[in-house]
Amino acid sequence: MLGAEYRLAGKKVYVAGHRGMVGGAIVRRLARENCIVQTSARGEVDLRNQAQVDRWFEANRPQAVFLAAAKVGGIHANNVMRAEFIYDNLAIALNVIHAAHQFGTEKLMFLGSTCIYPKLAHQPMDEGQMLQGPLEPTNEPYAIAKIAGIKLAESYRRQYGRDFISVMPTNLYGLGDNYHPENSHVVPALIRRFHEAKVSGAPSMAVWGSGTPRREFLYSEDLADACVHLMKSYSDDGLVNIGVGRDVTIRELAELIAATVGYTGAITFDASKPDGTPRKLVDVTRLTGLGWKASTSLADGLRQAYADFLSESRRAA
Ligand SMILES: NC(=O)C1=CN([C@@H]2O[C@H](COP(=O)(O)OP(=O)(O)OC[C@H]3O[C@@H](n4cnc5c(N)ncnc54)[C@H](OP(=O)(O)O)[C@@H]3O)[C@@H](O)[C@H]2O)C=CC1
Ligand SMILES: C[C@H]1O[C@H](OP(=O)(O)OP(=O)(O)OC[C@H]2O[C@@H](n3cnc4c(=O)[nH]c(N)nc43)[C@H](O)[C@@H]2O)[C@@H](O)[C@@H](O)C1=O
Repeated sequence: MLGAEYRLAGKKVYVAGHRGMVGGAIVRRLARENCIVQTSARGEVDLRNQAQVDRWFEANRPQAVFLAAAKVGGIHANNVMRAEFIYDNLAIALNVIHAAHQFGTEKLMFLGSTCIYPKLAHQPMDEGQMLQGPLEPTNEPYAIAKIAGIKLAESYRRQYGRDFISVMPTNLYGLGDNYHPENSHVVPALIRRFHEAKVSGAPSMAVWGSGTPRREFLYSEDLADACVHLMKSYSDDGLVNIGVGRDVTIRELAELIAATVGYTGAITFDASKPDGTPRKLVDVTRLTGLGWKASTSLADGLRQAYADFLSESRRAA
């Protein structure tokens, strides 16, 4: 539902997870909102620790909260660190949402993920498909924690009248992404591995899985813009998908990333690695109706992400 514009100007706005890809993009986007941005370093506030979270909220009393902090990773990380993914993400959602209620936060946005939808959901996936079928096994713990976060926000709205909303971003990539060789998502992983293959002159580079799954990719800076737009304009207990409305196969993505990086060797596929969900394209009808559309093409976004990877690598060298 389109709510009366929630004004961010002059407000104390807490971005939980500000050092991450999404949190960093939201902080950059908030520079245009004339608000007071608050952040907390993990060293001072471990969001899994309720007492630390309560102490921080009592001292800082944010009026608006973007909950972008989470334990996040790709298909391999989710599949092998199952206990960490469910524990950390349940704890973070529970502590931050409850503290926001206790200390009078006016508006909170919880960031979920499209892995909350059934493995074989009807495509494109509309918001009504949550809990309508079995989840994808490789990221089920993470998905359960995200669904719990959604239900927390919805329940605090229904019982206490809190203006807490939940958004479901599709697969993301962009500035400040996680380039860990095993634990990252597909886009940063392939940027890093095709770059390394180009530098080393490797004759071929193996992409995980069959190459046939389809994924939708939204650029991080676009996502941040969508989050700020919805924080100001959306107020209801239904989910809002955030996506671009079109997808590619992993094979097409790999070919695009190889071209972007300038890798000219052979691209092979490693069937010993999991494919995960066969397709995850979100229905963006509700988002479009709320007045927002993505603007960065995959080709342009990949060029910017690769440039960011190169500058990060130079800084780290
Ligand atoms: N990346 C993607 O493809 C997608 C992401 N999302 C969602 O977007 C949000 C952000 O994801 P993304 O930016 O990619 O993730 P990142 O891993 O880049 O950032 C996560 C942030 O959360 C912080 N964090 C994690 N655990 C704790 C903790 N215990 N205490 C304090 N801070 C903590 C991290 O802090 P530190 O840097 O100190 O570790 C980091 O700043 C998440 O909710 C994720 O589920 C949704 C769909 C797709
Ligand atoms: C956002 C979403 O992200 C995760 O779901 P996912 O989309 O399946 O994750 P992914 O990006 O890691 O993989 C997408 C596809 O890409 C293939 N693939 C090829 N080569 C590499 C590769 O080198 N690394 C990775 N990670 N994947 C590769 C991989 O085999 C798979 O078929 C959830 O865990 C969860 O975090 C979530 O909600």
